[in-house]
Amino acid sequence: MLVELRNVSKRYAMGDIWVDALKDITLSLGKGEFLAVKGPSGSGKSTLLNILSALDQCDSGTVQVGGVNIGKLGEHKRSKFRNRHIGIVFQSFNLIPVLTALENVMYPLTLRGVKNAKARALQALKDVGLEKQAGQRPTQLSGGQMQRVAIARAIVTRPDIVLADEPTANLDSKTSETIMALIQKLNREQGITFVISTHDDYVTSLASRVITILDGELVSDRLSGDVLASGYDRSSITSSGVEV
Ligand SMILES: Nc1ncnc2c1ncn2[C@@H]1O[C@H](COP(=O)(O)OP(=O)(O)OP(=O)(O)O)[C@@H](O)[C@H]1O
Repeated sequence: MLVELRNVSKRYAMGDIWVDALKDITLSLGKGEFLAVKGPSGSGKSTLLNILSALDQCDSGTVQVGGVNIGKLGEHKRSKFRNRHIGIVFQSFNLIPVLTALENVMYPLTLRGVKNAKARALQALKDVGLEKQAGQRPTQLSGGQMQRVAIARAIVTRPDIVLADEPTANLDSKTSETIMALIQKLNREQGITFVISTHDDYVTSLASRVITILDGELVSDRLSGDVLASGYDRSSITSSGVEV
């Protein structure tokens, strides 16, 4: 399994009160899955993604990504792990305004000292259909184009997994559909593993698997029909409340 969460819990202090953001989550994820994480506002979706991306640490339980126990890593190793293994797509794109689209995509490779960074970044821009916009700065791009650059930046390092926290929240519905079609294509054609948190039923309709979180608890875990039809290994689902 690419990702293994065992009995993961996370609490936050809100003044005198403790909020259980995640309660005893057990979840496995295989390579090549396209997982949507659904749930109302405040249910714990971002907390789950932050823990998976090693941006945050759980209070109890274990989190393994690619066989590495990321909960045990110190700050420096966690950030190195993120750069090597995780691609992140943000709701607000988070592009560097003074850099061109190409330079934004090259950035994580430059951090690693990769030699053929430019060629790889150009290929990633091509993969998202933006090779013609390589020289443009984020202010010269539409919201959908900015998110495509952000996706190119997330995949250019060939990460084990791409995590996207509500990637379509700041886009109109037509642009959201284009972005989701692109994510689905990258998942199907390049086998890139995606985990996407969302409120949007359209996003969940494209995912191969949907989990629902309610008040920090995993309340449902289901596979989409066509994935079941293609003989997907159901034994990868180990969470409670399985609803296939
Ligand atoms: N840094 C923090 N400090 C205190 N409480 C937090 C923090 N981050 C999250 N929480 C709380 O943890 C719970 C889960 O929050 P989380 O952001 O994971 O939910 P979410 O499902 O992603 O919500 P949304 O859909 O609105 O983004 C909420 O009650 C939230 O207020």
